[in-house]
Amino acid sequence: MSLAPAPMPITNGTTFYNKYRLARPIGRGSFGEVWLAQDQAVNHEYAIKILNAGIGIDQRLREAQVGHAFTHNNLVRVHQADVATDGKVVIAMDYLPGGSITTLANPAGFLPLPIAIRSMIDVLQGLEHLHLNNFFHNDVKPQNILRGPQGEAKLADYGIVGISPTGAPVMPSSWYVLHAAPETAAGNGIEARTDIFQAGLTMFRLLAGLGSLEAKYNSLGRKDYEAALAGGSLISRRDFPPFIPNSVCRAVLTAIDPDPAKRFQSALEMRRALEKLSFAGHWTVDGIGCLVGSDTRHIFRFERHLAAGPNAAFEAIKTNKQSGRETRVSQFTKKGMTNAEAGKLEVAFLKAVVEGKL
Ligand SMILES: Nc1ncnc2c1ncn2[C@@H]1O[C@H](COP(=O)(O)OP(=O)(O)OP(=O)(O)O)[C@@H](O)[C@H]1O
Repeated sequence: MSLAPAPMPITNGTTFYNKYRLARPIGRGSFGEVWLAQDQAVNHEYAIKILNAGIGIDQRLREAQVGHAFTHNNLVRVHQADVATDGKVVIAMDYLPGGSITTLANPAGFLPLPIAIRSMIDVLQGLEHLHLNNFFHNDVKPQNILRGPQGEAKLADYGIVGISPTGAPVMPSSWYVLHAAPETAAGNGIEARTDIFQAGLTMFRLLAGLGSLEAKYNSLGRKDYEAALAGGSLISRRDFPPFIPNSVCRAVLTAIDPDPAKRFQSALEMRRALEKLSFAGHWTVDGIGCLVGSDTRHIFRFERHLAAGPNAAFEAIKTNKQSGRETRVSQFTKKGMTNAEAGKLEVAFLKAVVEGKL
């Protein structure tokens, strides 16, 4: 007969520490699962992360210690942690009903430009606070950005944070291969500028599609993927949708420069650069896969008619949000063009909406 304690059942109604009663699962990561729980003592909802045995208790508790050490509006706060009788580590943290910002992606998998920029500015504020204390997050990615009650972004998941006594690079316990900076992949550890690199790749995914990097990884394989990141050739202007302004692409490409000395040198510097970016409009994709533009006053859409020879056409339409009145945008509506010319007109229209040039 085994004398090992019976594993705690992870199910509705299981109660930890005599007070956190599990209500329903809300997420799953590589090291465990996350549940919504009710603290029955003070009648408050918490997110409970249950980390399975497999990695050491100390390392799992470290995640809780980091999350407990800081109080910042852009960092998810850990309130309590303990080791259950069967060795599971159970962490109680702020519950964010909005979940991760990945839920804001449209059917094409990307987020509207203003939300992407705003979220990254928030994340960089959280990173500034961690870096100030010589903590390197090391797992900046869309799933780890949660939505606060006012729509603010909060960085979560301190499972592989690096702590440096002096601010010098440290070796992490592990890293997320898709977002590993070249120096990390080369075995030289993590530092503030590796978080900047990860923030750049995160922003790229928010703008170009959450699955965009994974697609590259799957087609290239790990070795060539890492070589392309190290050579600065993995992502270029062409990988961004055409309606993303050049200034935004430049900010991302600066953050992911293979040479740490050429990146933004701090979260503050990157945040300041993003704060200068402001645009009149943006594009998203509706439920049937069509691009839909928007600014404060209008909704924009277009139709492109492909045809052989010089018979292609492009029609741009705007609808006034208040009156519902629909009109053609005459400077972007044209017949009797080649398909290539119609394509160029489409890109010009997409950019004009974002830049407020209509
Ligand atoms: N405090 C929270 N409030 C609300 N939802 C949360 C909270 N923490 C995590 N979640 C949800 O649970 C999911 C899993 O989180 P978790 O940190 O375990 O894993 P992950 O970051 O997605 O993956 P990995 O552990 O592999 O890095 C998140 O993506 C999010 O949707």
